[in-house]
Amino acid sequence: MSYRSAFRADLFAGQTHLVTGGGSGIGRCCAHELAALGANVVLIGRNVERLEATQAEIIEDGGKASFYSVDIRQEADVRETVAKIVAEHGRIHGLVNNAGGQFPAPLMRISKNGWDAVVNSNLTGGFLMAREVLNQSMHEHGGSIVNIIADMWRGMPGMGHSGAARAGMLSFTETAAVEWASFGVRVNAVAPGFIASSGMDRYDPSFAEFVVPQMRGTIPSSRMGDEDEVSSAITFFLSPAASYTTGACLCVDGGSSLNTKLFPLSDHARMPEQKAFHRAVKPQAVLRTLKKDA
Ligand SMILES: CCCCCCC/C=C/C(=O)SCCNC(=O)CCNC(=O)[C@H](O)C(C)(C)COP(=O)(O)OP(=O)(O)OC[C@H]1O[C@@H](n2cnc3c(N)ncnc32)[C@H](O)[C@@H]1OP(=O)(O)O
Ligand SMILES: NC(=O)C1=CN([C@@H]2O[C@H](COP(=O)(O)OP(=O)(O)OC[C@H]3O[C@@H](n4cnc5c(N)ncnc54)[C@H](OP(=O)(O)O)[C@@H]3O)[C@@H](O)[C@H]2O)C=CC1
Repeated sequence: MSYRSAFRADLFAGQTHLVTGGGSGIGRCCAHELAALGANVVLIGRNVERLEATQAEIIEDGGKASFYSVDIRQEADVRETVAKIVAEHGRIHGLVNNAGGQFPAPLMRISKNGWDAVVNSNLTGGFLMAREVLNQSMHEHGGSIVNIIADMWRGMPGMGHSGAARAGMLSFTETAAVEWASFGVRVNAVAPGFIASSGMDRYDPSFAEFVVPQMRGTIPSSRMGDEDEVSSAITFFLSPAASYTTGACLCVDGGSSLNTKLFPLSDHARMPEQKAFHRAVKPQAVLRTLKKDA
């Protein structure tokens, strides 16, 4: 097996894990990792060539994989696909709700269809997958669901449709964690920051030219993340190492969601010394301002 996971090699032996968007990028990487850990991996996506290619890579590596070409926004197709998987594998242990995407656009230029396409991909599709997996398998045996969201904290300017959908997915994660805990089902989320995945190739090159220089000054780790750094967070949530963790969200973002706009990273070297700052703002003056505001 060529994928070198940080986890134990037989962690998921005999288990069945579904990865939506498993034909490319983060989903493909995760499918490789789960297969390397012994899982039967079921890939879900729309593009058959990509799914076939990932399946072939996994099998060549000695792993087990199958695929279904499905649009996760189509309720009847999702229901039917999950039924086929349960019929073939008997039980679903894990679901990675990773399929999704968006197009960069300011809110004022997003059409109703554009909004719906993105919200249905990143919120409704994930809900449909999770509900069917729960109703058709996990409610009987338990399991683990991991929803991939995004760095949408305090809004997602330039991708507002996706931000709204991902924030919804986080709320869905928390509700499902509570409602499904009694079935032995854990539901968690992973929020990637700026990841150098093959998915980035799907944007016009002008997007990278515009965004990458701006990103540099906002990621404390000073680099983009890699697909395997997201995959290992997903694997953690699927594994027994997270057996008492549900409704949680793990940010895999090099600290970008913590970055404060008050002191942008590039300005740290030029920050005024603390002493000078205190001299400039007298405590009495601060108190007066606070009282006035109250
Ligand atoms: C702001 C900086 C943040 C940086 C952090 C980066 C965070 C995220 C990174 C990633 O997610 S990486 C890559 C993930 N993969 C993708 O994003 C896939 C690329 N996108 C798509 O495949 C599609 O856009 C979609 C979102 C899946 C929609 O595809 P679908 O086939 O359902 O839609 P269409 O039928 O083509 O169109 C429906 C509707 O949407 C409008 N639309 C589609 N693309 C664009 C566009 N580029 N610009 C404007 N509008 C678009 C399309 O015109 C249709 O609307 P109407 O014309 O009918 O009104
Ligand atoms: N890379 C990054 O920086 C970040 C990525 N993310 C999110 O992580 C996830 C993986 O992204 P990444 O690997 O980078 O990008 P990719 O574009 O490579 O992955 C998205 C996958 O989702 C599948 N997909 C999209 N829509 C549907 C649908 N309606 N039904 C079924 N499958 C669908 C695509 O397959 P197909 O086209 O064949 O259907 C594709 O395999 C996405 O949700 C992405 O938005 C979040 C934050 C940052």
